[in-house]
Amino acid sequence: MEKVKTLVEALPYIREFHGKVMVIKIGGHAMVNEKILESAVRDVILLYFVGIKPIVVHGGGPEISEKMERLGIKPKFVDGLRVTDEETIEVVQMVLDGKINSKIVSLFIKNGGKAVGMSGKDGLLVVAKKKKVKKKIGDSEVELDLGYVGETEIVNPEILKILIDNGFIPVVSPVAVDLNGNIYNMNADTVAGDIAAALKAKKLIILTDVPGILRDVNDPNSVISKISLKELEEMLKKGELSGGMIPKAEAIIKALKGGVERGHIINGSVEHAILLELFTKEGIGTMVYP
Ligand SMILES: Nc1ncnc2c1ncn2[C@@H]1O[C@H](COP(=O)(O)OP(=O)(O)O)[C@@H](O)[C@H]1O
Ligand SMILES: CC(=O)N[C@@H](CCC(=O)OP(=O)(O)O)C(=O)O
Repeated sequence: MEKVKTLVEALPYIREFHGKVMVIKIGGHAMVNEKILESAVRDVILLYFVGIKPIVVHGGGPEISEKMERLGIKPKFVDGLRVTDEETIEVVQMVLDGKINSKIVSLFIKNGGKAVGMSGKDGLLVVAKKKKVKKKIGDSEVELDLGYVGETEIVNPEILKILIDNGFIPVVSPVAVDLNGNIYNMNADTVAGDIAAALKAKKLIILTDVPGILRDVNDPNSVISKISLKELEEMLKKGELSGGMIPKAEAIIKALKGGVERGHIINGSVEHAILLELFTKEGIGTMVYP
């Protein structure tokens, strides 16, 4: 009975979302095991079959670190961004494009979804420039060199439009390029937010390993189910978000300012997390509204 109720509840949402673009970011922590990843892939396929146009952007930070350690390279981060030297950018491409992107595309195909794997390089989707990071040390501000870490210069969404308008599901890795052909490692939340803004998507949905934005990071029951853009900006300013939650909040803020209607942060390890968030009144994670 409960299931029937949920289905009936879903109908108005299905109507509202028909034909709309949604960008779904699957984080490295939300794909720790294949079953969880496959469940997210199935949810995305269901969105596709009810007429939504999904675009997947994936991360894979934990797998990059694991591979680096196996190769004897110690991962280093500054403000959640991986310091990426020449050796590291090779590992990043190997893991993100060679392994994870390919894995996600095969899971789509196995479950009946017409996915196309690509990176931010393809079709000049994400043109990047070297990211400048300034840090206060004592009284002075120093510029840090993170190597091949990029920030978005411009997003050219044409390639994505061609794919989604012809019935394909794009699966994008956060590897970008500059006009000299240099390759950059980008934060996947940032790439998802910038793509969502470029397409003025209906929603940006970020799957991670916590139930949403938590009032108290140590209390999984303190999830904030709805928050305004302004309140989120204040939380960020006050330092109430840390680590990997910072780029997520920043990506949602930028996306909403760029015309995206809603941002969502949800726990990717809950079965059918995407469907529960989109097609039920209460949702399960955090929804950010303008
Ligand atoms: N206020 C907060 N609410 C929820 N998570 C937070 C908060 N502040 C910091 N975090 C941290 O952000 C992490 C999610 O980011 P991250 O580990 O980078 O995930 P992903 O691999 O999915 O991108 C959480 O595991 C949590 O430790
Ligand atoms: C510059 C930078 O830090 N890039 C990230 C790219 C992967 C990513 O963002 O993965 P998650 O979404 O799983 O965190 C990295 O190297 O880990």
